[in-house]
Amino acid sequence: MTSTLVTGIAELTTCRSDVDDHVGPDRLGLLTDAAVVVEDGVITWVGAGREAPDCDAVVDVGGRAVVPGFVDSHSHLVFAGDRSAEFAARMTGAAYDGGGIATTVSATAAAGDDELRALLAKRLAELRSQGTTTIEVKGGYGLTVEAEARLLRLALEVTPETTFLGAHVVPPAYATDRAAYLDLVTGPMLDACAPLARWADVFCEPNSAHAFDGEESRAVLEACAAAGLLLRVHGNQLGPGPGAQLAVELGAASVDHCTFLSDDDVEALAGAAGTTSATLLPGVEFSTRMPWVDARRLLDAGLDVALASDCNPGTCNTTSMPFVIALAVREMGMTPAEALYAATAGGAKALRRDDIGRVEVGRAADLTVLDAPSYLHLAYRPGVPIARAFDL
Ligand SMILES: N=CN[C@@H](CCC(=O)O)C(=O)O
Ligand SMILES: [Zn+2]
Repeated sequence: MTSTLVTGIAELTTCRSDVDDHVGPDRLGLLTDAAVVVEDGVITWVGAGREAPDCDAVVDVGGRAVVPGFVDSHSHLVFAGDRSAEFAARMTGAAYDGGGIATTVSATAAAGDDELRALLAKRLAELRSQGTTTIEVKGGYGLTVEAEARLLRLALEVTPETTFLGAHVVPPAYATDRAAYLDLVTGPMLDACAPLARWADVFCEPNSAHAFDGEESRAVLEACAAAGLLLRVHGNQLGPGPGAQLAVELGAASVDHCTFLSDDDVEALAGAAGTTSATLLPGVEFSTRMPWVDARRLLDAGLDVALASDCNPGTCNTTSMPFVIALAVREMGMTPAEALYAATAGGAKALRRDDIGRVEVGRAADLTVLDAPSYLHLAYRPGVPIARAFDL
């Protein structure tokens, strides 16, 4: 077994798991002048550089900061086509209602497997070059049995965190018979997709004619859970709705977006801390001109908060977690420490993964190096490509 010493770390963010400090300064578990030992992709030692053991190989990062690789727990990475005109229209006042998803469904259907693979590979290289080491990938741009299974097969080639999202929107052909589409999703589509997915998700949004109301969402989620899938929910994105409380009731790992949460929703999510995270997607607010989420309110109430990109062609076409962190700090009231924690350990929790998201002995050696002396630069130098996943 070859051991590699990563040394010269000016500041190491560990996100140590032994600190039960929800919003305080200790949460990041910062070490200065630190080193990490990696063997076979696993962290075997963390500590002060001067105390580091001898190793077979040495990598000196030259006084840079190192953080846990970002865990991006929400993306729609398998798609073809372009909706930049829809984005431009929103910047001059048009509202987002999910109707544009049909455009991406058509463009994706027209793309062959190799074309989708190439698009996926390009996006993966892009996100890794910005520090992301784990990505969740949803289907949802197929909406037929074969097409949803195809998207999940392609997603599974690049990540174990795949999510069945047949209930993304009701396809136009089923607009007058929504029940028939729900039968398809909870029947043959689920049968074909369950072996290809770890998770199931639904766009629970009574404020959109294209998405699913509370009862429809419940039917989908219950069928998926019965098929052995773990649950996550798109909820409370376009207005108040039942998504957050449904996620809590059904023990989902996360409700994502959370743009419009009532006090009751926040209370329910606070009571579900440890089980159901609130995943915030500030890039969506940026690209849709929806109101910024008050993350301070959620953190102070004791919620488990994660940050993710939601990379998709409609509401947020970015793979950049540093951009997401910068927005969360500037516009959502998170401290730089809280935002980094939410983008690493918070994302891992939202994916129910205890092997990633922190720099601790026994965890995967998913490290991200910053071309900067401190993690503070993630928000302090927005738009500057300082983060990259470390190849060890
Ligand atoms: N809201 C639902 N799904 C995506 C957007 C999909 C699209 O518009 O293409 C989201 O998370 O925002
Ligand atoms: Zn999404």
